[in-house]
Amino acid sequence: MPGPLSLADLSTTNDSDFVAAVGGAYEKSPWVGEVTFKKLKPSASNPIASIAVLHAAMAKIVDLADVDKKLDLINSHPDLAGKAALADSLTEESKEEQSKAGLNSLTEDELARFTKMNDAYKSKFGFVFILAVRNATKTTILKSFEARLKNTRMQEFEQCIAQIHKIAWMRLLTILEPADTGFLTCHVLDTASGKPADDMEIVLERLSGEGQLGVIGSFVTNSDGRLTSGRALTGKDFSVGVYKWTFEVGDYFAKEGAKLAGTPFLTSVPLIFGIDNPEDHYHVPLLCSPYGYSTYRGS
Ligand SMILES: NC(=O)N[C@H]1NC(=O)NC1=O
Repeated sequence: MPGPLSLADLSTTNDSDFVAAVGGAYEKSPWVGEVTFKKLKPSASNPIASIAVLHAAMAKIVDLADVDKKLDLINSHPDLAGKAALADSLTEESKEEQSKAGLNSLTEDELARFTKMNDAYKSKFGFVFILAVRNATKTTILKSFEARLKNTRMQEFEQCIAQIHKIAWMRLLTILEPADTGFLTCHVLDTASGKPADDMEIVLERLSGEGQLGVIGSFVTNSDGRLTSGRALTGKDFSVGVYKWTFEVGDYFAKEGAKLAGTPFLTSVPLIFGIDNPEDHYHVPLLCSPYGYSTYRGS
């Protein structure tokens, strides 16, 4: 399989090569790619700046389409674990997504549940149930089926289009090299003493995604509670996937002379988080005391 295409190369292709490269982001609907090319008019002097820009342009074409066209787009998708999947006639993209969610290895009982759900959904709403399943599991899919069957037709129509945009985003991420703008930073605040946590050890691991798995960096916070290197990951190393920080808070609070139990309550704090947009800045901090902690997605 060829490697990911650069945005620079995509920007200098002609219309048919452009659609061949990225048109599949929207299932069996090359019109989305065709209109996007006409709108963006990419070229060497007018390059597509990021996957996010391309995705937003494609999503806008879909959002502005009329209801029938949107309905066709929804129904262009195969059922999850449906007839096309069983007959092995899925598009490559859909096959990969459905198999990542384990839908290609269902037991007879599980298959019967999926068939029942697909039928119930279609008879209530009159279109295919859509869920971006690349990072889902059988359990989360079935739970989502159950919950969404309670919605109105309008809510489901909108939900399906939203899911289709998510599917397209993840497909574009597998096809294209992201722009070099994303990076990961961290900051540790000691909320017991109201100051940055100086000299705390932190380890970063990649748990899934492209590139080396396991430990990818060890850091020590500076007097501002930040990493001396500033960025923990940047450029190509900052890729889609699941990551884990481990904060050695026990050692830090012991060093600080904090009042600790004989067996300290917090020793290490693991923080597992996902990177969905490798072109963005993810700031993933820790606020901690010897007895509690929290985090948030910053930027
Ligand atoms: N029905 C449905 O949601 N199908 C899709 N979902 C996904 O992630 N890939 C598909 O083909």
